[in-house]
Amino acid sequence: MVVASLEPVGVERIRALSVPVIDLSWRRERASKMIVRACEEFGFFKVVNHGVSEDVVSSLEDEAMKFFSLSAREKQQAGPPNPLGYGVRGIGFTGDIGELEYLLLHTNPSFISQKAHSICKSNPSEFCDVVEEYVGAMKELASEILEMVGEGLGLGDKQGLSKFIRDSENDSLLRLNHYTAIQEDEANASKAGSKDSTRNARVGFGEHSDPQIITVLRSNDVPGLQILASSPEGPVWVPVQPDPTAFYVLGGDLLRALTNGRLMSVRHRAMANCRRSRLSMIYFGTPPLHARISPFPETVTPQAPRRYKSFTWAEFKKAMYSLRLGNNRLDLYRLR
Ligand SMILES: C=C1C[C@]23C[C@@]1(O)CC[C@H]2[C@@]12CC[C@H](O)[C@@](C)(C(=O)O1)[C@H]2[C@@H]3C(=O)O
Ligand SMILES: O=C(O)CCC(=O)C(=O)O
Ligand SMILES: [Fe+2]
Repeated sequence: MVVASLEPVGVERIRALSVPVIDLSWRRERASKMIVRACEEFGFFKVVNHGVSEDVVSSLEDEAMKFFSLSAREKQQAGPPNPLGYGVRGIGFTGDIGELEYLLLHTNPSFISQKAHSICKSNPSEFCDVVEEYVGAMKELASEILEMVGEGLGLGDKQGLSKFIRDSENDSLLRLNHYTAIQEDEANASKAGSKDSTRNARVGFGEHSDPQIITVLRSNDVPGLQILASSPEGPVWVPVQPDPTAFYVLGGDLLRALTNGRLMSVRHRAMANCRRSRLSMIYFGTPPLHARISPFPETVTPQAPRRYKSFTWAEFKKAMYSLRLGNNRLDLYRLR
């Protein structure tokens, strides 16, 4: 189980741990069971043989790098983040700072086509096509995984989870994070400063859980992502080996609430210590604003009594923007 309530300070030990790998070419029943097991234990797993075309991925990576290579003045035209748009260092509205720049986009085609004019002046319609293709592939992959979760949990309505993000009014997001390479002298100074390399490490995106139902993350081959996992000696940060051919799936707070706490929302962070720049492309599968989040009846039993009040995504989203990145938002809805 991933420990979610610990303060980020004091959790600096780094551990190697084998991350669960789900091969989507396995027999469906087996894959569904393994997905549920990974979500219960870690709220995190890697997906291979996912069927997403390399072209779709590399086209978005190219567009992202084209954008991040523009001058600061050109990039600022797609900002400031409100919270959508281009941002540098500032995350959210409550003072969180990260060592990164990013583009946060709604996946709604009309938002993308409007924003494309400030992101890719030379060819906005190509940018729209590339983003829409990637988002379409992520929506398909995330929905398929959620259907398998529904099957693995034995829900009466197997599409009960996936239909939230298949809904035409879904509030899903796409985030492109760019962590610039650290300079040679910075790297050497940090190495010389301490025997414990994690102490001086530069945090790119601080510890948090994702608020949505499901996150699908892909990065280039530069390390940085870490998940917080429990161990007999307490919580440990586990570095995730980058694999540009795979996707990493993270359970979000809504998945946790919908399953009455049975499936985890994994706490994670991204470090920015590399001599090469890191690019991550992240899809957040999100329900419509009006969607009501209550636990599936199958997950509430005398042994597992109800843990959270019900709420709408709109209410949760409003609360989350009033909180810091690292706060535990679900605590607001916990039944005592
Ligand atoms: C500080 C914040 C940034 C964030 C909204 C929040 O108030 C708390 C959650 C943050 C997060 C983490 C996951 C995603 O990157 C994100 C887009 C999201 O939905 O919740 C960010 C928010 C953001 O950067 O706007
Ligand atoms: O960039 C990454 O690898 C992780 C960032 C992240 O967790 C997020 O944007 O929510
Ligand atoms: Fe995240």
